[in-house]
Amino acid sequence: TQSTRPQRLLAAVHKKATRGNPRSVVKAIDEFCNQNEWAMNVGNEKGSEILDSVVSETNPGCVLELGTYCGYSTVRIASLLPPHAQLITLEFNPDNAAVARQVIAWAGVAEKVRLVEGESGEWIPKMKEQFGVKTFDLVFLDHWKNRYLLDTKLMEECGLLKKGSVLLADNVVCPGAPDYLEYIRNSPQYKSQFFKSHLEYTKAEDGLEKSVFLG
Ligand SMILES: Cc1ncnc2c1ncn2[C@@H]1O[C@H](/C=C/CNC(=O)c2cc(-c3ccc(F)cc3)cc(O)c2O)C[C@H]1O
Ligand SMILES: [Mg+2]
Repeated sequence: TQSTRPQRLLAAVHKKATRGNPRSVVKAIDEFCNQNEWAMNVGNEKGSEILDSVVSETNPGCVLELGTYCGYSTVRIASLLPPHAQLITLEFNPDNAAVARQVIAWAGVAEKVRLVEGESGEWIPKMKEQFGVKTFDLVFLDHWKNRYLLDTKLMEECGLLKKGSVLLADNVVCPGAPDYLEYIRNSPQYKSQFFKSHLEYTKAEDGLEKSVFLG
């Protein structure tokens, strides 16, 4: 039977990356996407210039990622976390989750990552009771773009954000998340900053929006 793109991406990781070396996993996926097949990973330009630097400067103890996909940004983030820090990542497509688990394991970051197979709307309200989360220091939004705003409001309602919590949203230009941007840039509860970049593996314009919750 035909393989899927995530399965072919995983095969490239097994073939090209060194087990236990997260940087080599990131490199193998970027090479696969540059040379073989485009895939919707945050990519190396946005990843190294924006995601990695926001993670490093935030030095988060507790991170939430919405939209694991194949685990590319999961591995980037996990490889930068301080010891004992935890990353919870939500993915509702079981085939994506299965690939992501193997990418995360191959990178050797599985002990820092809890991949939850399920829908953000269902699991955000369960974060405290199920995983003992108090608040998130950093949230990386990279799932369906029409869910960014809904899930941000849900995290506010569930008391999962505290003064200083950082929201980092991918693709606010392409494909775009207009309702999210309108809300977050006009809300007195957030201080937002746009980081201009390019759509992964292309020359098209894109960027990330970093928003600090003011409490
Ligand atoms: C609500 C919810 N809960 C849990 N997992 C969820 C979820 N919504 C999506 N997911 C999961 O996240 C992943 C979805 C990510 C959505 N990302 C995208 O649609 C996306 C699309 C593009 C793009 C840009 C230009 C083009 F011409 C074509 C595509 C680029 C990107 O970086 C993207 O993240 C996979 C899905 O199963
Ligand atoms: Mg994205």
